[in-house]
Amino acid sequence: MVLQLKKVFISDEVDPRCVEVLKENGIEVVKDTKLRTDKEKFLAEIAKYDGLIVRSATKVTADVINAATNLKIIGRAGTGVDNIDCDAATKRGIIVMNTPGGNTLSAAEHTCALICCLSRDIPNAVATMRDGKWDRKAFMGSELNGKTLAIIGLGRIGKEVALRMQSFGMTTIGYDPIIPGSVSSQFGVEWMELEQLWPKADYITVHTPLIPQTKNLLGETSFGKCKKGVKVVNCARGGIIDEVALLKALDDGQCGGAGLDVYVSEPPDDYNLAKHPKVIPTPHLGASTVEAQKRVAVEIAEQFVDVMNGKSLFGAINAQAMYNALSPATQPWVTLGKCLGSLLSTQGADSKQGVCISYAGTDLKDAGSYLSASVLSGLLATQAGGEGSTLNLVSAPALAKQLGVNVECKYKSVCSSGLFAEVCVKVGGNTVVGTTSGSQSLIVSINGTKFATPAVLSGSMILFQANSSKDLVAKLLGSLTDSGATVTGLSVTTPGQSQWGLVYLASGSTNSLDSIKSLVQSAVLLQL
Ligand SMILES: NC(=O)C1=CN([C@@H]2O[C@H](COP(=O)(O)OP(=O)(O)OC[C@H]3O[C@@H](n4cnc5c(N)ncnc54)[C@H](O)[C@@H]3O)[C@@H](O)[C@H]2O)C=CC1
Ligand SMILES: O=C(O)C(=O)COP(=O)(O)O
Repeated sequence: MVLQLKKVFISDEVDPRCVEVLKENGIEVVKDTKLRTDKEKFLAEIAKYDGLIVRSATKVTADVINAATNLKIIGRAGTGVDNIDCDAATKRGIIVMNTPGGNTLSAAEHTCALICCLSRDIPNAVATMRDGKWDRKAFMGSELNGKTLAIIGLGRIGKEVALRMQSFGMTTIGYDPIIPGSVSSQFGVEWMELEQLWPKADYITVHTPLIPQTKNLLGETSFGKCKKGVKVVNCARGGIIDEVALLKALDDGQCGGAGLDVYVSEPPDDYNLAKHPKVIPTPHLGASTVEAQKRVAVEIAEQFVDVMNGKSLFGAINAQAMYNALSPATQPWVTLGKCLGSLLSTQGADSKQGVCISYAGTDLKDAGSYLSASVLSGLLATQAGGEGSTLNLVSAPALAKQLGVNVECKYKSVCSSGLFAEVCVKVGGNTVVGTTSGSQSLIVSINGTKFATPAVLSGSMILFQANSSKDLVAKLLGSLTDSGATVTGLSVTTPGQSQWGLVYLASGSTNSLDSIKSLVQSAVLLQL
Protein backbone atom coordinates (compact mmCIF):
# COMPACT_ATOMS: atom_id res chain seq x y z
CA MET A 1 0.00 0.00 0.00
CA VAL A 2 1.38 3.37 -1.00
CA LEU A 3 -0.39 6.50 0.16
CA GLN A 4 0.13 9.48 -2.13
CA LEU A 5 1.25 12.31 0.14
CA LYS A 6 1.98 15.44 -1.84
CA LYS A 7 0.99 18.28 0.48
CA VAL A 8 0.98 18.39 4.28
CA PHE A 9 -0.38 21.19 6.46
CA ILE A 10 1.02 21.77 9.97
CA SER A 11 -1.38 23.79 12.12
CA ASP A 12 0.36 23.76 15.52
CA GLU A 13 3.78 24.70 16.89
CA VAL A 14 5.86 21.68 15.86
CA ASP A 15 9.68 21.58 15.87
CA PRO A 16 11.14 22.70 12.49
CA ARG A 17 12.78 19.27 12.00
CA CYS A 18 9.30 17.97 11.07
CA VAL A 19 9.14 20.26 8.04
CA GLU A 20 12.71 19.40 7.08
CA VAL A 21 12.18 15.61 7.16
CA LEU A 22 8.96 15.88 5.11
CA LYS A 23 10.61 18.17 2.54
CA GLU A 24 13.68 15.94 2.29
CA ASN A 25 11.26 13.24 1.19
CA GLY A 26 9.67 15.32 -1.55
CA ILE A 27 6.55 16.39 0.38
CA GLU A 28 5.37 19.98 0.07
CA VAL A 29 4.72 21.47 3.54
CA VAL A 30 2.81 24.54 4.67
CA LYS A 31 3.04 25.50 8.34
CA ASP A 32 0.65 28.11 9.69
CA THR A 33 -0.09 28.04 13.42
CA LYS A 34 -2.55 30.95 13.31
CA LEU A 35 -4.93 29.81 10.58
CA ARG A 36 -6.86 27.43 12.87
CA THR A 37 -8.09 30.44 14.90
CA ASP A 38 -10.05 31.59 11.83
CA LYS A 39 -12.37 28.61 11.35
CA GLU A 40 -13.76 29.69 7.99
CA LYS A 41 -10.34 30.21 6.43
CA PHE A 42 -9.02 27.01 8.02
CA LEU A 43 -11.89 24.95 6.55
CA ALA A 44 -11.31 26.44 3.10
CA GLU A 45 -7.54 25.88 3.21
CA ILE A 46 -7.56 22.33 4.58
CA ALA A 47 -9.26 20.99 1.43
CA LYS A 48 -5.97 21.42 -0.45
CA TYR A 49 -3.97 18.96 1.64
CA ASP A 50 -3.67 15.21 1.89
CA GLY A 51 -1.87 15.28 5.25
CA LEU A 52 -2.40 17.28 8.47
CA ILE A 53 -0.08 17.44 11.48
CA VAL A 54 -1.28 18.83 14.83
CA ARG A 55 -0.48 18.95 18.55
CA SER A 56 -3.23 19.52 21.12
CA ALA A 57 -4.23 23.07 20.20
CA THR A 58 -5.92 22.31 16.87
CA LYS A 59 -9.36 20.81 17.34
CA VAL A 60 -9.80 18.43 14.42
CA THR A 61 -13.57 18.25 14.65
CA ALA A 62 -15.98 16.52 12.23
CA ASP A 63 -16.51 19.77 10.30
CA VAL A 64 -12.75 20.12 9.74
CA ILE A 65 -12.55 16.47 8.62
CA ASN A 66 -15.51 16.80 6.28
CA ALA A 67 -14.11 19.99 4.76
CA ALA A 68 -10.77 18.25 4.17
CA THR A 69 -11.93 16.43 1.07
CA ASN A 70 -8.45 15.27 0.03
CA LEU A 71 -7.18 14.34 3.49
CA LYS A 72 -5.71 10.85 3.85
CA ILE A 73 -3.83 11.07 7.13
CA ILE A 74 -3.84 13.09 10.36
CA GLY A 75 -0.69 12.98 12.47
CA ARG A 76 -0.57 13.91 16.15
CA ALA A 77 2.94 15.03 17.14
CA GLY A 78 2.37 13.72 20.64
CA THR A 79 0.25 11.16 22.49
CA GLY A 80 -3.36 12.18 23.19
CA VAL A 81 -5.75 12.14 20.22
CA ASP A 82 -8.79 13.41 22.11
CA ASN A 83 -8.63 16.66 20.08
CA ILE A 84 -9.23 14.63 16.90
CA ASP A 85 -12.66 13.24 16.00
CA CYS A 86 -11.32 9.76 15.25
CA ASP A 87 -14.76 8.35 14.40
CA ALA A 88 -15.34 11.02 11.77
CA ALA A 89 -11.85 10.40 10.36
CA THR A 90 -12.41 6.62 10.25
CA LYS A 91 -15.72 7.02 8.42
CA ARG A 92 -13.91 9.07 5.79
CA GLY A 93 -11.12 6.47 5.50
CA ILE A 94 -8.54 8.86 6.98
CA ILE A 95 -5.70 7.33 8.99
CA VAL A 96 -5.11 8.87 12.43
CA MET A 97 -1.69 8.32 13.99
CA ASN A 98 0.21 9.56 17.03
CA THR A 99 3.81 9.26 18.20
CA PRO A 100 3.43 6.89 21.15
CA GLY A 101 6.34 7.24 23.53
CA GLY A 102 7.87 10.35 21.96
CA ASN A 103 7.04 12.57 24.93
CA THR A 104 6.68 9.92 27.65
CA LEU A 105 9.79 10.85 29.62
CA SER A 106 9.03 14.57 29.58
CA ALA A 107 5.46 14.00 30.81
CA ALA A 108 6.72 11.59 33.49
CA GLU A 109 9.39 14.05 34.67
CA HIS A 110 6.83 16.87 34.80
CA THR A 111 4.56 14.69 36.93
CA CYS A 112 7.42 13.90 39.32
CA ALA A 113 8.31 17.61 39.49
CA LEU A 114 4.72 18.42 40.50
CA ILE A 115 4.75 15.71 43.19
CA CYS A 116 8.00 17.15 44.61
CA CYS A 117 6.62 20.69 44.49
CA LEU A 118 3.46 19.57 46.30
CA SER A 119 5.41 17.89 49.10
CA ARG A 120 7.24 21.12 49.98
CA ASP A 121 4.86 23.75 48.56
CA ILE A 122 7.76 25.12 46.56
CA PRO A 123 5.83 27.54 44.26
CA ASN A 124 4.22 29.37 47.22
CA ALA A 125 7.57 29.52 49.02
CA VAL A 126 9.17 30.99 45.90
CA ALA A 127 6.36 33.56 45.66
CA THR A 128 7.00 34.82 49.22
CA MET A 129 10.71 35.26 48.52
CA ARG A 130 9.87 37.16 45.31
CA ASP A 131 7.68 39.32 47.56
CA GLY A 132 10.69 40.08 49.74
CA LYS A 133 9.46 37.92 52.66
CA TRP A 134 11.50 35.43 54.76
CA ASP A 135 8.73 33.16 56.06
CA ARG A 136 10.13 29.79 57.16
CA LYS A 137 7.26 28.84 59.50
CA ALA A 138 4.58 28.85 56.80
CA PHE A 139 6.32 26.16 54.81
CA MET A 140 6.62 23.00 56.86
CA GLY A 141 6.62 20.23 54.25
CA SER A 142 6.53 16.46 54.52
CA GLU A 143 8.91 13.85 53.15
CA LEU A 144 8.00 11.67 50.18
CA ASN A 145 10.04 8.84 51.69
CA GLY A 146 7.72 6.20 53.14
CA LYS A 147 4.58 7.68 51.58
CA THR A 148 2.30 5.80 49.21
CA LEU A 149 1.85 6.95 45.62
CA ALA A 150 -1.19 5.55 43.78
CA ILE A 151 -0.84 5.50 40.02
CA ILE A 152 -4.00 5.16 37.97
CA GLY A 153 -3.08 4.09 34.44
CA LEU A 154 0.05 1.95 34.31
CA GLY A 155 0.98 2.53 30.66
CA ARG A 156 4.07 4.28 29.36
CA ILE A 157 3.97 7.40 31.56
CA GLY A 158 2.52 5.71 34.66
CA LYS A 159 5.39 3.20 34.65
CA GLU A 160 8.11 5.87 34.28
CA VAL A 161 6.58 7.91 37.11
CA ALA A 162 6.59 4.80 39.33
CA LEU A 163 10.25 4.03 38.63
CA ARG A 164 11.32 7.61 39.38
CA MET A 165 9.28 8.08 42.57
CA GLN A 166 10.47 4.74 43.96
CA SER A 167 13.94 6.32 44.15
CA PHE A 168 12.44 8.83 46.63
CA GLY A 169 11.45 5.91 48.84
CA MET A 170 7.76 5.99 47.91
CA THR A 171 5.65 2.83 47.93
CA THR A 172 3.93 2.57 44.57
CA ILE A 173 0.51 1.01 44.13
CA GLY A 174 -1.65 1.20 41.05
CA TYR A 175 -4.63 0.21 38.96
CA ASP A 176 -5.05 -0.41 35.24
CA PRO A 177 -7.72 -2.62 33.60
CA ILE A 178 -5.28 -3.85 30.93
CA ILE A 179 -1.92 -4.09 32.70
CA PRO A 180 -2.11 -7.02 35.14
CA GLY A 181 -0.40 -7.23 38.53
CA SER A 182 2.11 -9.74 37.17
CA VAL A 183 3.37 -7.03 34.79
CA SER A 184 3.15 -4.03 37.15
CA SER A 185 5.07 -5.94 39.85
CA GLN A 186 8.02 -6.06 37.42
CA PHE A 187 8.29 -2.28 37.74
CA GLY A 188 7.57 -2.25 41.45
CA VAL A 189 3.87 -1.36 41.44
CA GLU A 190 1.48 -3.40 43.55
CA TRP A 191 -1.71 -3.74 41.47
CA MET A 192 -5.03 -3.35 43.27
CA GLU A 193 -8.64 -2.45 42.59
CA LEU A 194 -9.57 1.22 42.94
CA GLU A 195 -11.64 0.51 46.06
CA GLN A 196 -8.54 -0.81 47.84
CA LEU A 197 -6.31 1.91 46.47
CA TRP A 198 -8.23 5.05 47.53
CA PRO A 199 -7.78 4.69 51.33
CA LYS A 200 -4.09 3.75 51.05
CA ALA A 201 -2.87 6.68 48.94
CA ASP A 202 -0.99 9.74 50.22
CA TYR A 203 -0.59 10.91 46.63
CA ILE A 204 -2.66 9.97 43.56
CA THR A 205 -1.52 10.58 40.00
CA VAL A 206 -3.61 9.76 36.91
CA HIS A 207 -2.12 8.61 33.58
CA THR A 208 -5.02 7.38 31.47
CA PRO A 209 -6.54 8.70 28.26
CA LEU A 210 -9.73 10.74 28.67
CA ILE A 211 -12.46 8.29 27.66
CA PRO A 212 -15.98 7.79 29.05
CA GLN A 213 -14.63 5.24 31.58
CA THR A 214 -12.07 7.71 32.97
CA LYS A 215 -14.13 10.90 32.94
CA ASN A 216 -14.45 12.13 36.57
CA LEU A 217 -12.67 8.94 37.69
CA LEU A 218 -11.55 10.89 40.74
CA GLY A 219 -14.70 12.69 41.87
CA GLU A 220 -16.70 13.48 45.00
CA THR A 221 -17.35 9.80 45.89
CA SER A 222 -13.76 8.65 45.42
CA PHE A 223 -12.35 11.69 47.26
CA GLY A 224 -14.59 10.63 50.14
CA LYS A 225 -12.84 7.24 50.26
CA CYS A 226 -9.34 8.77 50.37
CA LYS A 227 -7.22 9.76 53.38
CA LYS A 228 -7.89 13.31 54.54
CA GLY A 229 -5.31 15.57 52.95
CA VAL A 230 -4.54 13.30 49.97
CA LYS A 231 -2.57 15.15 47.28
CA VAL A 232 -3.40 14.65 43.61
CA VAL A 233 -1.70 15.22 40.26
CA ASN A 234 -3.22 15.35 36.79
CA CYS A 235 -0.69 15.48 33.99
CA ALA A 236 -2.89 13.39 31.66
CA ARG A 237 -6.14 15.05 30.57
CA GLY A 238 -8.49 17.59 32.08
CA GLY A 239 -11.68 15.94 33.33
CA ILE A 240 -10.14 12.71 34.65
CA ILE A 241 -10.21 14.50 37.99
CA ASP A 242 -13.59 16.19 38.38
CA GLU A 243 -12.71 19.90 38.63
CA VAL A 244 -15.81 20.84 40.67
CA ALA A 245 -15.26 18.00 43.16
CA LEU A 246 -11.56 18.89 43.40
CA LEU A 247 -12.27 22.53 44.23
CA LYS A 248 -14.67 21.44 46.98
CA ALA A 249 -12.21 18.86 48.36
CA LEU A 250 -9.43 21.49 48.41
CA ASP A 251 -11.69 23.93 50.26
CA ASP A 252 -12.82 21.44 52.89
CA GLY A 253 -9.34 19.97 53.40
CA GLN A 254 -10.17 16.48 52.07
CA CYS A 255 -7.59 17.20 49.35
CA GLY A 256 -4.32 18.63 50.63
CA GLY A 257 -3.04 19.92 47.29
CA ALA A 258 -3.20 19.39 43.55
CA GLY A 259 -0.63 19.60 40.78
CA LEU A 260 -2.46 20.28 37.53
CA ASP A 261 -1.05 20.47 34.02
CA VAL A 262 -4.29 19.88 32.10
CA TYR A 263 -7.81 21.29 32.29
CA VAL A 264 -11.30 20.56 30.99
CA SER A 265 -11.04 23.71 28.87
CA GLU A 266 -7.68 24.89 27.65
CA PRO A 267 -7.13 27.71 28.39
CA PRO A 268 -9.48 27.37 31.40
CA ASP A 269 -12.84 29.16 31.19
CA ASP A 270 -12.21 30.50 34.69
CA TYR A 271 -9.06 30.44 36.78
CA ASN A 272 -10.68 29.60 40.16
CA LEU A 273 -8.93 26.24 40.34
CA ALA A 274 -5.60 27.48 38.98
CA LYS A 275 -5.56 30.37 41.45
CA HIS A 276 -6.40 28.19 44.48
CA PRO A 277 -3.54 28.49 47.02
CA LYS A 278 -3.28 24.69 47.31
CA VAL A 279 -3.02 24.17 43.54
CA ILE A 280 0.21 24.14 41.57
CA PRO A 281 -0.95 24.84 38.01
CA THR A 282 1.07 24.65 34.81
CA PRO A 283 -0.31 25.45 31.34
CA HIS A 284 -0.13 21.99 29.68
CA LEU A 285 3.66 21.80 29.74
CA GLY A 286 4.11 18.03 30.15
CA ALA A 287 5.51 17.58 26.65
CA SER A 288 7.11 21.01 26.37
CA THR A 289 10.78 20.11 26.44
CA VAL A 290 13.31 20.60 23.68
CA GLU A 291 13.98 16.86 23.62
CA ALA A 292 10.35 15.69 23.47
CA GLN A 293 9.43 18.26 20.84
CA LYS A 294 12.30 17.31 18.58
CA ARG A 295 11.49 13.61 19.04
CA VAL A 296 7.75 13.83 18.27
CA ALA A 297 8.39 16.16 15.31
CA VAL A 298 10.88 13.81 13.67
CA GLU A 299 8.84 10.73 14.56
CA ILE A 300 5.60 11.98 13.02
CA ALA A 301 7.41 13.10 9.87
CA GLU A 302 9.19 9.75 9.52
CA GLN A 303 5.96 7.88 10.18
CA PHE A 304 4.29 9.84 7.34
CA VAL A 305 7.18 8.97 5.01
CA ASP A 306 6.91 5.29 5.99
CA VAL A 307 3.19 5.26 5.21
CA MET A 308 3.87 6.95 1.87
CA ASN A 309 6.39 4.22 1.03
CA GLY A 310 4.11 1.43 2.23
CA LYS A 311 6.76 0.49 4.81
CA SER A 312 4.95 0.79 8.10
CA LEU A 313 1.83 2.09 9.82
CA PHE A 314 3.47 2.55 13.22
CA GLY A 315 1.41 4.85 15.43
CA ALA A 316 -1.84 4.39 13.46
CA ILE A 317 -4.75 4.06 15.84
CA ASN A 318 -7.66 3.39 13.48
CA ALA A 319 -6.15 1.28 10.71
CA GLN A 320 -5.82 -2.24 12.09
CA ALA A 321 -6.91 -3.93 8.84
CA MET A 322 -4.56 -1.75 6.79
CA TYR A 323 -1.76 -2.51 9.24
CA ASN A 324 -2.31 -6.26 8.86
CA ALA A 325 -2.45 -5.89 5.09
CA LEU A 326 0.92 -4.18 4.73
CA SER A 327 3.16 -7.13 3.96
CA PRO A 328 3.74 -7.86 0.25
CA ALA A 329 2.46 -11.43 0.76
CA THR A 330 -0.98 -10.18 1.80
CA GLN A 331 -1.44 -7.63 -1.02
CA PRO A 332 -2.89 -10.08 -3.61
CA TRP A 333 -5.42 -11.32 -1.02
CA VAL A 334 -6.46 -7.76 -0.20
CA THR A 335 -7.06 -7.11 -3.90
CA LEU A 336 -8.92 -10.44 -4.25
CA GLY A 337 -11.20 -9.60 -1.31
CA LYS A 338 -12.11 -6.26 -2.89
CA CYS A 339 -12.71 -7.91 -6.30
CA LEU A 340 -14.98 -10.58 -4.82
CA GLY A 341 -16.90 -7.90 -2.89
CA SER A 342 -17.33 -5.76 -6.03
CA LEU A 343 -18.42 -8.77 -8.02
CA LEU A 344 -21.11 -9.64 -5.47
CA SER A 345 -22.25 -6.04 -5.45
CA THR A 346 -22.80 -6.17 -9.24
CA GLN A 347 -24.94 -9.29 -8.69
CA GLY A 348 -27.21 -7.23 -6.43
CA ALA A 349 -26.11 -9.05 -3.27
CA ASP A 350 -27.80 -7.41 -0.28
CA SER A 351 -25.23 -6.93 2.47
CA LYS A 352 -28.04 -6.52 5.03
CA GLN A 353 -28.51 -10.31 4.75
CA GLY A 354 -25.09 -10.71 6.34
CA VAL A 355 -21.66 -11.41 4.89
CA CYS A 356 -19.97 -14.73 5.50
CA ILE A 357 -16.28 -14.98 4.62
CA SER A 358 -14.68 -18.42 4.80
CA TYR A 359 -11.01 -18.66 4.03
CA ALA A 360 -8.81 -21.71 3.96
CA GLY A 361 -5.13 -22.55 3.64
CA THR A 362 -2.25 -21.87 6.02
CA ASP A 363 -1.20 -18.77 3.99
CA LEU A 364 -4.42 -17.13 5.21
CA LYS A 365 -4.11 -18.03 8.87
CA ASP A 366 -4.02 -14.39 10.04
CA ALA A 367 -6.10 -12.92 7.22
CA GLY A 368 -9.38 -12.39 9.11
CA SER A 369 -9.25 -8.69 9.83
CA TYR A 370 -7.90 -7.46 6.49
CA LEU A 371 -9.99 -9.89 4.40
CA SER A 372 -13.26 -8.77 5.91
CA ALA A 373 -12.28 -5.09 5.47
CA SER A 374 -11.21 -5.64 1.86
CA VAL A 375 -14.38 -7.61 0.93
CA LEU A 376 -16.49 -4.85 2.50
CA SER A 377 -14.57 -2.15 0.61
CA GLY A 378 -15.69 -3.76 -2.66
CA LEU A 379 -19.15 -4.82 -1.55
CA LEU A 380 -20.22 -1.50 -0.02
CA ALA A 381 -18.52 0.82 -2.53
CA THR A 382 -21.79 2.07 -3.96
CA GLN A 383 -23.13 2.85 -0.48
CA ALA A 384 -20.25 5.11 0.60
CA GLY A 385 -21.83 8.52 0.15
CA GLY A 386 -20.69 12.06 0.73
CA GLU A 387 -18.14 14.33 -0.86
CA GLY A 388 -14.61 13.01 -0.65
CA SER A 389 -15.77 9.68 0.77
CA THR A 390 -13.18 6.98 0.34
CA LEU A 391 -14.11 3.41 0.97
CA ASN A 392 -10.91 1.73 2.02
CA LEU A 393 -9.61 -0.66 4.67
CA VAL A 394 -10.01 2.07 7.32
CA SER A 395 -13.56 3.15 6.55
CA ALA A 396 -15.18 -0.07 5.23
CA PRO A 397 -15.58 -1.80 8.64
CA ALA A 398 -16.96 1.46 10.11
CA LEU A 399 -19.47 1.80 7.26
CA ALA A 400 -20.54 -1.85 7.68
CA LYS A 401 -21.14 -1.19 11.38
CA GLN A 402 -23.11 1.95 10.61
CA LEU A 403 -25.27 0.07 8.06
CA GLY A 404 -25.81 -2.80 10.48
CA VAL A 405 -24.06 -5.34 8.23
CA ASN A 406 -23.21 -8.51 10.11
CA VAL A 407 -19.85 -10.01 9.08
CA GLU A 408 -18.82 -13.53 9.98
CA CYS A 409 -15.30 -14.86 9.32
CA LYS A 410 -14.40 -18.56 9.40
CA TYR A 411 -10.96 -20.07 8.93
CA LYS A 412 -9.92 -23.64 8.02
CA SER A 413 -6.29 -24.67 7.72
CA VAL A 414 -6.98 -27.25 5.02
CA CYS A 415 -8.34 -26.12 1.68
CA SER A 416 -10.75 -28.86 0.54
CA SER A 417 -10.79 -27.70 -3.13
CA GLY A 418 -7.19 -28.78 -3.65
CA LEU A 419 -6.04 -25.16 -4.08
CA PHE A 420 -3.25 -23.91 -1.77
CA ALA A 421 -5.63 -21.30 -0.36
CA GLU A 422 -9.02 -19.82 -1.21
CA VAL A 423 -11.56 -17.26 -0.08
CA CYS A 424 -15.29 -17.84 -0.26
CA VAL A 425 -17.69 -14.92 0.20
CA LYS A 426 -21.40 -15.56 0.66
CA VAL A 427 -24.00 -12.81 0.78
CA GLY A 428 -27.60 -13.99 0.82
CA GLY A 429 -28.02 -16.43 -2.10
CA ASN A 430 -24.83 -15.30 -3.88
CA THR A 431 -21.49 -17.02 -3.40
CA VAL A 432 -18.11 -16.39 -5.02
CA VAL A 433 -14.89 -18.27 -4.44
CA GLY A 434 -11.49 -16.88 -5.36
CA THR A 435 -7.80 -17.53 -5.02
CA THR A 436 -4.56 -15.85 -6.09
CA SER A 437 -1.64 -16.65 -8.33
CA GLY A 438 1.35 -14.38 -7.81
CA SER A 439 -0.13 -10.87 -7.75
CA GLN A 440 -3.25 -11.90 -9.70
CA SER A 441 -6.77 -12.29 -8.29
CA LEU A 442 -8.61 -15.32 -9.70
CA ILE A 443 -12.25 -16.35 -9.54
CA VAL A 444 -12.71 -20.08 -8.91
CA SER A 445 -16.49 -20.39 -8.93
CA ILE A 446 -19.69 -18.40 -8.80
CA ASN A 447 -22.87 -19.66 -7.15
CA GLY A 448 -21.46 -23.17 -7.08
CA THR A 449 -20.51 -23.25 -10.79
CA LYS A 450 -16.76 -23.72 -11.34
CA PHE A 451 -14.67 -22.01 -14.01
CA ALA A 452 -12.82 -24.51 -16.20
CA THR A 453 -9.63 -22.98 -14.79
CA PRO A 454 -9.60 -20.14 -12.24
CA ALA A 455 -10.13 -16.90 -14.21
CA VAL A 456 -8.22 -13.65 -13.76
CA LEU A 457 -10.16 -10.73 -12.28
CA SER A 458 -8.60 -7.61 -13.74
CA GLY A 459 -9.32 -4.76 -16.15
CA SER A 460 -12.54 -4.35 -18.15
CA MET A 461 -14.69 -7.47 -18.20
CA ILE A 462 -18.22 -8.57 -18.85
CA LEU A 463 -19.50 -11.15 -16.39
CA PHE A 464 -22.44 -12.99 -17.92
CA GLN A 465 -24.78 -15.84 -17.13
CA ALA A 466 -26.55 -17.66 -19.93
CA ASN A 467 -28.26 -20.93 -20.79
CA SER A 468 -25.60 -23.31 -22.06
CA SER A 469 -25.61 -23.94 -25.77
CA LYS A 470 -23.07 -25.23 -28.24
CA ASP A 471 -22.70 -21.98 -30.14
CA LEU A 472 -23.10 -19.57 -27.18
CA VAL A 473 -19.48 -18.50 -27.14
CA ALA A 474 -19.26 -17.98 -30.89
CA LYS A 475 -22.46 -15.89 -30.90
CA LEU A 476 -21.28 -13.77 -27.95
CA LEU A 477 -17.91 -13.03 -29.52
CA GLY A 478 -19.54 -12.23 -32.86
CA SER A 479 -21.99 -9.74 -31.31
CA LEU A 480 -19.29 -8.07 -29.26
CA THR A 481 -16.97 -7.68 -32.25
CA ASP A 482 -19.84 -6.31 -34.35
CA SER A 483 -20.52 -3.71 -31.63
CA GLY A 484 -16.94 -2.45 -32.03
CA ALA A 485 -15.55 -4.04 -28.83
CA THR A 486 -12.04 -5.52 -28.82
CA VAL A 487 -12.20 -8.85 -27.02
CA THR A 488 -8.87 -9.82 -25.47
CA GLY A 489 -9.87 -13.07 -23.79
CA LEU A 490 -12.64 -15.32 -22.52
CA SER A 491 -13.10 -17.64 -19.57
CA VAL A 492 -16.20 -19.75 -18.97
CA THR A 493 -17.48 -22.16 -16.36
CA THR A 494 -17.78 -25.83 -17.18
CA PRO A 495 -20.95 -26.20 -19.27
CA GLY A 496 -24.01 -27.25 -17.34
CA GLN A 497 -27.60 -26.09 -17.66
CA SER A 498 -26.48 -22.58 -16.94
CA GLN A 499 -23.12 -21.14 -17.76
CA TRP A 500 -21.16 -18.20 -16.35
CA GLY A 501 -18.34 -16.48 -18.15
CA LEU A 502 -15.97 -13.56 -18.23
CA VAL A 503 -15.21 -11.74 -21.47
CA TYR A 504 -12.11 -9.55 -21.28
CA LEU A 505 -12.28 -6.30 -23.22
CA ALA A 506 -9.60 -3.80 -24.26
CA SER A 507 -11.96 -1.16 -22.84
CA GLY A 508 -15.47 -1.40 -21.50
CA SER A 509 -18.59 0.32 -22.84
CA THR A 510 -22.31 -0.11 -22.30
CA ASN A 511 -22.59 -0.64 -26.08
CA SER A 512 -20.87 -3.98 -25.65
CA LEU A 513 -23.36 -4.95 -22.95
CA ASP A 514 -26.34 -4.01 -25.11
CA SER A 515 -25.02 -6.09 -28.00
CA ILE A 516 -25.23 -9.36 -26.04
CA LYS A 517 -28.43 -8.72 -24.05
CA SER A 518 -30.55 -11.06 -26.17
CA LEU A 519 -28.04 -13.93 -25.77
CA VAL A 520 -27.68 -13.94 -21.95
CA GLN A 521 -29.79 -14.03 -18.82
CA SER A 522 -27.65 -11.39 -17.13
CA ALA A 523 -24.53 -9.41 -17.91
CA VAL A 524 -22.62 -6.74 -16.00
CA LEU A 525 -19.62 -4.67 -16.87
CA LEU A 526 -16.79 -4.97 -14.32
CA GLN A 527 -13.84 -2.65 -13.97
CA LEU A 528 -11.39 -4.16 -11.51
N1 LIG B 1 0.47 16.72 29.90
C1 LIG B 1 1.02 16.42 28.76
O1 LIG B 1 1.61 17.25 28.09
C2 LIG B 1 0.96 15.02 28.27
C3 LIG B 1 -0.13 14.25 28.55
N2 LIG B 1 -0.20 12.97 28.08
C4 LIG B 1 -1.36 12.17 28.43
O2 LIG B 1 -1.00 11.18 29.36
C5 LIG B 1 -1.92 10.09 29.28
C6 LIG B 1 -1.19 8.76 29.34
O3 LIG B 1 -0.30 8.63 28.25
P1 LIG B 1 0.54 7.27 28.02
O4 LIG B 1 1.04 6.77 29.31
O5 LIG B 1 1.49 7.55 26.94
O6 LIG B 1 -0.61 6.33 27.50
P2 LIG B 1 -0.65 4.70 27.52
O7 LIG B 1 -1.64 4.33 26.50
O8 LIG B 1 0.72 4.15 27.43
O9 LIG B 1 -1.22 4.37 28.97
C7 LIG B 1 -2.53 4.67 29.35
C8 LIG B 1 -2.98 3.55 30.27
O10 LIG B 1 -4.24 3.91 30.81
C9 LIG B 1 -4.93 2.69 31.03
N3 LIG B 1 -6.34 2.88 31.24
C10 LIG B 1 -7.33 2.95 30.33
N4 LIG B 1 -8.53 3.05 30.95
C11 LIG B 1 -8.28 3.03 32.28
C12 LIG B 1 -9.10 3.10 33.42
N5 LIG B 1 -10.44 3.18 33.32
N6 LIG B 1 -8.51 3.05 34.63
C13 LIG B 1 -7.17 2.95 34.75
N7 LIG B 1 -6.34 2.87 33.70
C14 LIG B 1 -6.88 2.93 32.47
C15 LIG B 1 -4.61 1.89 29.78
O11 LIG B 1 -4.86 0.51 29.97
C16 LIG B 1 -3.16 2.21 29.57
O12 LIG B 1 -2.32 1.23 30.15
C17 LIG B 1 -2.74 10.33 28.01
O13 LIG B 1 -3.98 10.90 28.37
C18 LIG B 1 -1.94 11.36 27.27
O14 LIG B 1 -2.70 12.12 26.42
C19 LIG B 1 0.81 12.40 27.35
C20 LIG B 1 1.92 13.15 27.04
C21 LIG B 1 2.07 14.53 27.44
O1 LIG C 1 1.00 14.30 23.86
C1 LIG C 1 0.06 14.63 24.61
O2 LIG C 1 -0.88 13.88 24.90
C2 LIG C 1 0.05 15.97 25.19
O3 LIG C 1 -0.81 16.26 25.97
C3 LIG C 1 1.05 16.95 24.75
O4 LIG C 1 0.34 18.02 24.22
P1 LIG C 1 1.09 19.11 23.32
O5 LIG C 1 1.69 18.39 22.17
O6 LIG C 1 2.14 19.72 24.17
O7 LIG C 1 0.04 20.07 22.91
